[in-house]
Amino acid sequence: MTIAATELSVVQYRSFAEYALRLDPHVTVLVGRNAVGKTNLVEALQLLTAGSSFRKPSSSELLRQGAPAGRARLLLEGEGRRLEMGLELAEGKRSFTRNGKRTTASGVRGVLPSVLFCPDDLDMVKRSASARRAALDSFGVQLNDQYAKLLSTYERTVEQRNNLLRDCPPADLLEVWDESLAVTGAQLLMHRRALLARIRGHFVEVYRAIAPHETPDVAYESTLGELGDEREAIAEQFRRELLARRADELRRGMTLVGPHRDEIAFTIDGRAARDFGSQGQQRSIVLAWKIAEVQVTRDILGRPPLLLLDDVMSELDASRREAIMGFVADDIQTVITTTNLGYFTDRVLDRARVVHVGTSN
Ligand SMILES: Nc1ncnc2c1ncn2[C@@H]1O[C@H](COP(=O)(O)OP(=O)(O)OP(=O)(O)O)[C@@H](O)[C@H]1O
Repeated sequence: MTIAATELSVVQYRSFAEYALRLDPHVTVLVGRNAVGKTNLVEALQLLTAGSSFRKPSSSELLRQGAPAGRARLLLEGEGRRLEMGLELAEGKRSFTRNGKRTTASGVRGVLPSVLFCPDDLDMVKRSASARRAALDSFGVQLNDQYAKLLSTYERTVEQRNNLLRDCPPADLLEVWDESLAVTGAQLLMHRRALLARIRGHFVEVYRAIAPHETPDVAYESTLGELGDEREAIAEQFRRELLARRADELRRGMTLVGPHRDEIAFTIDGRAARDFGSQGQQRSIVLAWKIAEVQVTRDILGRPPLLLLDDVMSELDASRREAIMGFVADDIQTVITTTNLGYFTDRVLDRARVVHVGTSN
């Protein structure tokens, strides 16, 4: 059996004093009224598979109010392996564990990546470019440790270079930072473009299955202009752009070009979805993107990720609900939260493990 999440347990975590949840290898539906803690459980699943969560919680937010210490643990089983990923919360700090040994976020992610789809994602198309970059990066980080390292080095370099720009630095010092920005940035761009190219094929196919008469696309638009194919050529382009903007950057005290300012642009029939897409089209884009993430995980790792659908059923119309449930095939382990089982067909409910959160499970 492919690796799957089998049991989540939490102690003094968020709204729970203690809670344990057995997960179905296929579909688990967490049903319960508002504020009963369903998203808290999804957040724990995401933290223990991706090493980070969409809510970007601090340790004190994760710890149950008033408790001195807490934890969350997730058992992963399959392919002859049994791994326990853990999150310990105490004294304002959090730390990850893997089979009881202390590790970092990178130690828990990657074994079973997760794809989360939640209401916050639904306006990804019309939000600022940083939301779309974050969508691509948070996915890439789970699939490739090198991507994670490059991203964090690049972000640190931008921050430090920005501090320097505000200090009227000597030209030779700035050149050192430009060089490291150009080299790391070019590597990051190679990773981003390769990942987006993988996503794009699936994205277009899934979107067209939802809306056969529309032609969607997604493209990477770099602030460096049209990018070359070679890493060194991109680094050279980056150096040139930095030089050209130096006066402007010194005046404004910030790095104005590079992957941290790039755009991931969606189009439908050649028109920018951000400006011209209807709300329904924008939602189809996000749905297709999420399903594409599942497919790309399968392409790269040879097995699907854990799919987390948090409260999206109520946000989607019947045809999009059908599209997503039709896609949740037998081999995709899925956890879905809802306040209302009426959104699911009998066919889905007959095969799912339904857990009533807020009552005994
Ligand atoms: N650190 C914490 N300590 C105690 N309670 C907390 C903590 N963090 C969050 N909560 C509580 O958890 C509840 C929210 O849980 P959650 O967002 O998981 O609900 P939900 O079941 O997903 O609801 P909805 O259906 O409305 O999305 C709130 O009542 C909030 O006060």
